[in-house]
Amino acid sequence: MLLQLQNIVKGYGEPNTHSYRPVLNGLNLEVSEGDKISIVGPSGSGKTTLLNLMGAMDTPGEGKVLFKGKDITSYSKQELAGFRNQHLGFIFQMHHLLPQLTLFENVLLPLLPQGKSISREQKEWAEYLIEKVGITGQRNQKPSQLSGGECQRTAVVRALVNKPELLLADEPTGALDEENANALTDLLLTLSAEEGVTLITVTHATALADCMDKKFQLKNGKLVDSLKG
Ligand SMILES: Nc1ncnc2c1ncn2[C@@H]1O[C@H](COP(=O)(O)OP(=O)(O)OP(=O)(O)O)[C@@H](O)[C@H]1O
Repeated sequence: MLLQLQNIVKGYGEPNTHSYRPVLNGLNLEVSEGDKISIVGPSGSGKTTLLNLMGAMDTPGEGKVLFKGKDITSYSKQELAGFRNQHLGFIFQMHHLLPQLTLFENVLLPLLPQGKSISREQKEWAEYLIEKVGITGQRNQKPSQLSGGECQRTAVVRALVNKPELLLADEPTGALDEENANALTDLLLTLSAEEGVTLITVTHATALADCMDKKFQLKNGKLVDSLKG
């Protein structure tokens, strides 16, 4: 099992006070290697909160998050940063590319915190992915000189550049028109299948959600199986 969420409780504000707002309430999820999972739910149901927990960017009030059987909720901040860097890739609705860097420099960013200089193999891998998603001609351009679809494809490459085992995507097609959204969906599915990456995506987009093997709905702080279609 790659990822297990066990009895997760998460809310915001001071527990047992007026200000406390429960969001996740005894949530469970088991993710096997190679799974492609979508999580849907209305605005405010807790999708981003859940993704932040799965991405080791936040900790639950109660419950455990196990990655390959290890409880990451007990990790220190520094350990969590190292864990994210080593095992996870992220794609967001807004691609968060750094405006002052070129496409190629943006793509290499996740490799920098590893303390060593970027190897030739790593650069070649980045070049390969850039070519694969069809943005080689734009590699020296800055984000302001790229289209929305090109920025999102850059974000996909950046998310895969450190060969993550788990790719977490938060509304990755949300800012794109239908044609670009479909192209990005195909790309995500192809690349994650080719690289054997487990994919979890949170989305309002039913087209994207329906392409996944498993579809869950976030309801009353828990995940329920959601039938396709
Ligand atoms: N840092 C925070 N402090 C207080 N409340 C928060 C915080 N983050 C989220 N919330 C609240 O928790 C609830 C769930 O938020 P979350 O962003 O996880 O929902 P979502 O399903 O991702 O929504 P959307 O689809 O609109 O992005 C919301 O009611 C939100 O107001």
